[in-house]
Amino acid sequence: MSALDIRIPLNNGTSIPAVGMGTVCPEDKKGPFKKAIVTAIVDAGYRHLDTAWFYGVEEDLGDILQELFQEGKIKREELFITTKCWPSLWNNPEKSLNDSLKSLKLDYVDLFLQHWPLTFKSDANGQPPVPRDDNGKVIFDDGDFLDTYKKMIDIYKNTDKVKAIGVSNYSIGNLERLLKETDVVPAVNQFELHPQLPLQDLVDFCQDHKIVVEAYSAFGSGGAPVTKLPLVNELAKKYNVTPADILINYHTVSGRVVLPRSQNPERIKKGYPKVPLTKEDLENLAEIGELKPTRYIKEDWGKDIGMPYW
Ligand SMILES: NC(=O)C1=CN([C@@H]2O[C@H](COP(=O)(O)OP(=O)(O)OC[C@H]3O[C@@H](n4cnc5c(N)ncnc54)[C@H](O)[C@@H]3O)[C@@H](O)[C@H]2O)C=CC1
Ligand SMILES: O=C1O[C@H](CO)[C@@H](O)[C@@H]1O
Repeated sequence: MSALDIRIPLNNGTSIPAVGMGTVCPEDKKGPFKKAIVTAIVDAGYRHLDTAWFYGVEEDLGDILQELFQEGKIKREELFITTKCWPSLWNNPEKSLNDSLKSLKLDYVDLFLQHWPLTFKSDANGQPPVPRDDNGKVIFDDGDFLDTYKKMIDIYKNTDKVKAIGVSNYSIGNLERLLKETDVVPAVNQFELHPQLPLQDLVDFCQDHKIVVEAYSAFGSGGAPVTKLPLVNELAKKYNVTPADILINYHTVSGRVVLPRSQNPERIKKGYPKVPLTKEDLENLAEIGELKPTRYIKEDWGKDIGMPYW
């Protein structure tokens, strides 16, 4: 049994595959990108891709998907595709979405996220994506980050371009504001989550409000430091699986989505088996981060958004 087959219900009546392929692609990995995506969809059975306007891969992804559709390897409706509105286009999520759809060569995405609860002062094309002053400090705009989500609600209600909307990197405080001031509960909140950063209060808040939690950087991002933790390796031995399998199941057995990234076709092909982690295993894993919280994605623009342990 594969964790890739698990689906989680969303609050809009649809469902999302619990494991999605992350598509952040470092410059030196642009070569293997196509093979990685094709292997994920055709050989491993991934049905969920997590991408974003900011990643700079949507044009390539669109070409790859077109080829797979035309070859009859997969149908559009079998895939769940997420894209995101970057803060440099905070004032015009419609442009962000239209740019993404054009690059992806799609009529709709299954999920459209506000990437960060932030507003950057960029031009009408969202350039530069991260504006900085002469001292290297990010230049924020005067606007209210919630206006982006309000405009996304208009897109959701009045077009067929998105099946669901949601947020990313939202703290409890930001979610409380959103729930008070708008009438569409986000389908998901995507944030960094793994045994070194269990964020139980935020997870509970989301689950109490029927917001599906999506875990990013589940391996700790570049170099996969979380796969090297002693307990993760002990559990891998106990269940005769890999450390990465333990980290994927840490989320899926708890009803969360997880978005692993790999450019290695052999690893991708292997997929992730279901592992019957016990309540005690999960508690022991989370204890690592409760004792010593460690965040790996610490972008300077995110330090004031109210997320703990920045
Ligand atoms: N909403 C947001 O702000 C963010 C979203 N994301 C999403 O989450 C995805 C995943 O997060 P990332 O930070 O990219 O990285 P990640 O935590 O998935 O780790 C990637 C690293 O793990 C290694 N790896 C992959 N499979 C492995 C295995 N089986 N064993 C050992 N090492 C392995 C890779 O070589 C790479 O170095 C992104 O691609 C993106 O889609 C990531 C960061 C921020
Ligand atoms: O999604 C994202 O990916 C990059 C880094 O991996 C991060 O800045 C952004 O939120």
